[in-house]
Amino acid sequence: MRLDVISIFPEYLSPLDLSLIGKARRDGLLDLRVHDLRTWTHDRHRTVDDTPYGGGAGMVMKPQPWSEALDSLAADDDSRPTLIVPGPGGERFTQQIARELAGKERLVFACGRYEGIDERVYEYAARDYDVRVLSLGDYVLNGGEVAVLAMVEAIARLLPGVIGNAESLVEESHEDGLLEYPVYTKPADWNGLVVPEILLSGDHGRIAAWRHQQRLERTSARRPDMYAAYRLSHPDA
Ligand SMILES: COc1cccc(COC(=O)c2cn[nH]c2)c1
Repeated sequence: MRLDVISIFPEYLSPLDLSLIGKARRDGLLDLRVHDLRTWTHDRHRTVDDTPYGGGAGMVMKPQPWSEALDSLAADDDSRPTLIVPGPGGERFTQQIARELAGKERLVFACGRYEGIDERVYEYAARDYDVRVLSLGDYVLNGGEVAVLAMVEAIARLLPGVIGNAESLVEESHEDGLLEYPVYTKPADWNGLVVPEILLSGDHGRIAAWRHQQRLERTSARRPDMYAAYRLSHPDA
C-alpha cells in the first residue's frame, strides 16, 4: 500500500518513522510519503490560507495549493486513490472503516488547518479520488495531523506483516463488537492484588469462557450502545 500525507506541518507526522510503522516502512511493507503543502505554493510568502468569503473569524485554506498537490499525487499512477480528509464534520472513523481502508491500493490524507479547506477542493478532488471526510470523534483539533497519525496507525497495523503476531489482531476491542477482556502478567500476587485464579488453572476451555464473559460484562458496563448492537446480532449471547 502507498500512503501519502499532505500537511503544512510535515514534521508532525515524524512519529510514523518510529516503532512498528517505521519498521514496516523500512521493510518495504508500507510506502508512506509525507509532503509539505507549501511545495505547491508559488508566492514569496508560500501562502496557504486567506480570509473567509461571507466573513467570520479565522482563515480558510486556499484551493490552489491543494488542487496542485492532489493533481501531482494522482498523476503518479493510474489508480484512483481514496482521499481522506480528517474533520470534525466527517463520518465517524471506526475499526470497520480501518479494515475497509486497509484493503485499498492507495490512500492520500489531507491535513486541514484553520477553519478548514475551501469546499471546492472536495468537489475538484472527486474527479480523481474517492473522497472521504472522516472524524475521530466529536471534538475539534487544530488540524488533521493528529487524526492522521491515529488513522494511519489503525490502518497500517492491519496490513499483513506489520504486526508480528497476527493472532493479536483477532480478539481485540471492536474487532468483533465487544471490548477486550482484562489482561494480567507476573507476579500473580502484586501489592496484595491477585490475578483471577481461573487464569492460573491451565484449563483453556474455562479460561476462554471466563474471558468471553468478561468481554460481555465490560461492554455492557462501558459501551451499552455496542452491547445492544452485539445482542441484536447474537440473540443467545
Ligand atoms: C478539514 O479541515 C479541518 C479544520 C480544522 C481541524 C481539522 C482537524 O480535524 C479535526 O478537528 C477532527 C478530526 N476528527 N475529529 C476532529 C480539519
